[in-house]
Amino acid sequence: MIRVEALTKVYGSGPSAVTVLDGVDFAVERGEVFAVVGASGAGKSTLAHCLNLLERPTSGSVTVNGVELSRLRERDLRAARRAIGTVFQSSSLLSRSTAAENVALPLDYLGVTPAERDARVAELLERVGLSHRADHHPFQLSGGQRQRVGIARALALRPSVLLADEATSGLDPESTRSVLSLLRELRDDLGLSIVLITHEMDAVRETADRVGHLQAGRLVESGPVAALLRDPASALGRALQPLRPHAAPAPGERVWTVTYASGAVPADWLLRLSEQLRARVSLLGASVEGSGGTGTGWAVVGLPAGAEEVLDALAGLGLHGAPQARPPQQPARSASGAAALAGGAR
Ligand SMILES: Nc1ncnc2c1ncn2[C@@H]1O[C@H](COP(=O)(O)OP(=O)(O)OP(=O)(O)O)[C@@H](O)[C@H]1O
Repeated sequence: MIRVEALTKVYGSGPSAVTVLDGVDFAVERGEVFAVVGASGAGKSTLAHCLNLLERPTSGSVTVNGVELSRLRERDLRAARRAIGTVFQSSSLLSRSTAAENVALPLDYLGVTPAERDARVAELLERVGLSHRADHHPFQLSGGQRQRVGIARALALRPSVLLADEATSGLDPESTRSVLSLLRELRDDLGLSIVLITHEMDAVRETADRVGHLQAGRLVESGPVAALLRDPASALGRALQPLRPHAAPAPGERVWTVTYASGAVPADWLLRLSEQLRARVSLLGASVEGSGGTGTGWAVVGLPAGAEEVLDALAGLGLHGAPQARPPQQPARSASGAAALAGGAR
């Protein structure tokens, strides 16, 4: 398991000091995926670098299986760091080496015998479903396959923690699914503690057991994904709601994304909203889930452009609303999550 306590990172000193991580605490148990989400600049990359000690934290601790990495001297740190395997956004494979040679790299550094190394590489490539690609170079592999080779390489030294830093960013949906399903398998089969650093809400919903929201270097909200999704008061839960493509608005309408902000949203809120605004309200798309008499979810509605009192009317009904900035034809997938994280609490 990995435990992070009061982790703080300050760059520079004096008046130009920048506090990028500010007292971050979390723990990831064996066989658990913990996701860290946050808007651009929230401190995700810095956190990743502090976790595998590529950067020394200014204060606080990172403890893996009872060993406090942040206290070790450089020489001891190198060995202890093997407990954490890292997969980066672009798998950073050596372009002139084959998949097998890339996976073998950490083993070569460690000086294992060629026979041992070859056996381990074969086992790892099989684990990630790429035995048949062992002799291929990175340019002959898809983005998802390259990431899976990167994961095999990260596992070479049998780490107990896997740090996936934006490991699916830039991948197409199918490759993303294959990488995420591999991460779940590794969690379940090897009991890895996985830290998934991402800005992709779909990845979190599909893969993580728990999630934390990093905002300006602080973990402002965290909890089990399933519980957050069902908590109407949770800003992170609302940001995690899947937002699917919706119908186009009528001419003269402005598109609003509406999310449940309280457990007491009346079932006939559309009708009431229309009455309060004295205007037609178009329902363009919705996904609502009820549980124990309360609902959570989202709706996309078309409202007359220029309606001033929309926010107040929505708030009075226990809803949160935000006008959509993008053209309505564009798919709305994940946009609410990203916007919510950028804007903080919704
Ligand atoms: N070496 C540094 N010196 C000063 N400030 C830094 C340094 N490295 C990062 N920062 C600042 O720390 C903040 C967080 O950066 P970081 O790259 O960790 O964010 P992020 O959440 O990973 O963003 P993104 O999603 O855009 O990659 C930013 O404001 C950045 O400018």
